[in-house]
Amino acid sequence: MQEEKPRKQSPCICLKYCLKKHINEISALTRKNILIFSRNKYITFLLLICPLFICAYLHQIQIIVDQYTASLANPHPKEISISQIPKCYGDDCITLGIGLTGGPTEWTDYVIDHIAKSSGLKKNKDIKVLTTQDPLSFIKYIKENMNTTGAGLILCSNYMDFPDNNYLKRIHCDDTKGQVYLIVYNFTEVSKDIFDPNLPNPLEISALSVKLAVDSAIASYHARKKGLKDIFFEAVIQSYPLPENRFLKGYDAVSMTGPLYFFIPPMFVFGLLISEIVKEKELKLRNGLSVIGVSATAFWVSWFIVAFFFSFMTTNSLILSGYLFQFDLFLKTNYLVLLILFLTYSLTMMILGFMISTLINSVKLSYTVSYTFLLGGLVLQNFFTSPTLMKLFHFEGLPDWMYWVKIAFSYYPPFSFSKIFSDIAAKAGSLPNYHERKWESGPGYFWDDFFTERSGWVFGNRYVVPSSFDTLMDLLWNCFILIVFTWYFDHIVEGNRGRSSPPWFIFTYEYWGIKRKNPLTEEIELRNIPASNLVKNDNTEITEGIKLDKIWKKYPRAKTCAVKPLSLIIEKEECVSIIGHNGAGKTTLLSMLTGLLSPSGGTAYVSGYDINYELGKVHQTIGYCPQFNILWDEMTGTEHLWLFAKLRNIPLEIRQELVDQKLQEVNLGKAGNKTVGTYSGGMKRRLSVAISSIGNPSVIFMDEPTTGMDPITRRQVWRLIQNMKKDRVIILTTHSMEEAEILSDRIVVMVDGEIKCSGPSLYLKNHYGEGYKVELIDNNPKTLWEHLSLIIPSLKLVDISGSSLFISIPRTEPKIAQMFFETVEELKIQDWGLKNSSLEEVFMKVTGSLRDL
Ligand SMILES: Nc1ncnc2c1ncn2[C@@H]1O[C@H](COP(=O)(O)OP(=O)(O)OP(=O)(O)O)[C@@H](O)[C@H]1O
Repeated sequence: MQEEKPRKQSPCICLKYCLKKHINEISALTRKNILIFSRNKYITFLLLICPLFICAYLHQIQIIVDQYTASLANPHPKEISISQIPKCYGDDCITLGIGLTGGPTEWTDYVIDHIAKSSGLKKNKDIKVLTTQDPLSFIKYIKENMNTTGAGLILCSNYMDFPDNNYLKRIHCDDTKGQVYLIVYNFTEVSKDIFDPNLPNPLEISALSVKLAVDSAIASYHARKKGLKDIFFEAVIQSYPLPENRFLKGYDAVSMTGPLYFFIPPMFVFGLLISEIVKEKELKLRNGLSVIGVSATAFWVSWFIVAFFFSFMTTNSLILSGYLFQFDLFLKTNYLVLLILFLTYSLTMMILGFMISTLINSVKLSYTVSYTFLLGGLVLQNFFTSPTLMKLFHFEGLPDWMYWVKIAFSYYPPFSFSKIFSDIAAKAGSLPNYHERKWESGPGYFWDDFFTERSGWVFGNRYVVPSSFDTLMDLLWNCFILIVFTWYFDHIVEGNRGRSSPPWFIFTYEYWGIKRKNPLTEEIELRNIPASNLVKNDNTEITEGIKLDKIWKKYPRAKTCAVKPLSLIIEKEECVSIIGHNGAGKTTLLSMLTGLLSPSGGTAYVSGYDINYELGKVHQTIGYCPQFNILWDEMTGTEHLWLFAKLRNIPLEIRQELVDQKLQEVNLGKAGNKTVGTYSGGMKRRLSVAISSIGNPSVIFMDEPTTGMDPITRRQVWRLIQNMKKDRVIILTTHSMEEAEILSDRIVVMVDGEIKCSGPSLYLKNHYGEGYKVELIDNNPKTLWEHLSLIIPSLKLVDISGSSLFISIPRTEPKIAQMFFETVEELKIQDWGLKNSSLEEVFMKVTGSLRDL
């Protein structure tokens, strides 16, 4: 059913075939990726809704800043009377403490009385003389009696030191010439919010009212002396009207903090991508795809398409959210410019994600990497968000180290994103003008701005910021470099695409598909391989079966070879079982034949194609059921079969019929529409077997296909494998002797990487078994054995227990068997039974000399 590629074609047909194959693979894998994402509904929803949350958050910040700015304005300040000293409330609190330098005099007594009268204070309680010495003694009193005095007033009747040009000038007080006094008040900073933010500091009001009271008292004292009436001053203070805070008015939250928050949605796509791609690697799903010939190009392009789709959706969700919240920066910028900026940034992050995913093999590590990028990125974004810092990077005459830092940052996509964003913010948003100490709102960002440099002065230095177009080119260049790195690491890092290549792979013959004699093979030839390894030495080219040609494998850092040089021919329609103890090298051999591992030396031909040079063609002809299941938990059984049928190029008209047939064959008809995550281990195994036979491959490899199946299902799968044997080669590894015996035409026993024996089950039993086993039942088995061994000395005793006697008859001498049966007839033995050697016995014998099983 599968579309077979002719062996010899013109380049034109080949190109057409390759293109068709790639398009087919890309569309199948893209569908698979979309299915996986669509089944993770919550994550997908969060991804699309995240920009809306971010815009709502920025909108809220803007509202808070605007409200705060407005609250600072006070167009009609209150009038506050300072005619009375505000009373100090609290036990033992003195409203006005008096210090008299040199003791009381006539005028000081008058002033104290007048203040008490004008402010309604009780003498010796609210207004009280505290010291009568120099001013320092008053200050000492205040220090020692904290929070007990509202304000202090030192009246000079002796002398006082006053500051004069940084020196203290001593003034000798003479009340006939004028009065000298000093107001002492609490200057502790008081948060205005505690009281009324629009009122002057209440402690300053207290000092002013003391001053007015003292002045009023002194004026009254002098008026009294001239025979005039008492004088009481009245005064009111009022602050200037306060405008809205000049430095906050016009603050644009989007322009100032946009790069910090808009950096997040692409980071989500980035993290999600890394974890999904690495998951496919960790679960060996990607390996499974490579084995059936899915190209790395199709793999990456399919992920690119899905990631592009999500990036496009999140980008549009972000722009629409910006419009919804009426952000100036969005409204005054061309939609296409915004789309180009956000999408290019998102795509660069996506390709960075691709590159990182080629370097790591565990999902746990992928989470750590994503979080590190997000958190580390947020810290860096705090710097890159500052438009001033972005200008600093473009100062003329930048020191060398700054220049190199800028170059290094230009390879970090969020840096270029922040730069273009600040370009847009400068034109379409509002940015601070530090010279004029105000915010400047731009006219809008137009296409011309995209290609125009910006220049200006900051801190006396000239800056020239390159155009947004230039920075966009930097981002695209970044993309290109990341793609090259992704391609390179995908080749050389183990676990990415099955076989890894050496770092210099581009200079190897294999990379360019040039065939040459492998020097390692030559080396092995020179070492004279033991004849036992050459199971069937046939030099004829086979085009339909498999030919192992001295193939061997040694893992790096391993002491011995996992597979020692093997030569073997498996012909068309042959089913071969490879049995061997754990670690015998079965999986390693299958991995080499399927292209998941490269041989250390030698080669093998699968359907006539050399696995070293024509792996692509090998993959076209094989089916594989590995030890691990190539299954995605999020997809149903039907979707899996559909996917592999499409990858195998099964025509659409018969695809559904084939899928249904395969489901029936492995007894999964009812579970076909359930996601594989809900399947049992046996169900997954059956699905894997069904998948391996899709597309009519001429060779099928099965690594322990019936592991984890119950006896009934196992027999069903055996029937399925029996049916599959027609017209194709099947190689299976198994630990079940029964399975090997039932299914295979030939059994190969592997021990420590070597083929110890090979042949049909009967041949092995005859050749390696101990001969026929006879169980004789007699009342006296011991005597019977003595009698028999006397007549036929070549008989071997296996066991005597109770009334049964076990004897082995060598198969090499048919006459002995005949003699034995004649003797048994003569002796009239009660009962007896005959059986052949078992495969298990052969296995034990072949491997038992080497290890305890
Ligand atoms: N990636 C690896 N690196 C190093 N050594 C390995 C690696 N994979 C397998 N080996 C070693 O190679 C040898 C053959 O292993 P392999 O998995 O091929 O055996 P197997 O016959 O398939 O075993 P099982 O029946 O348990 O699946 C073992 O000694 C194993 O420890």
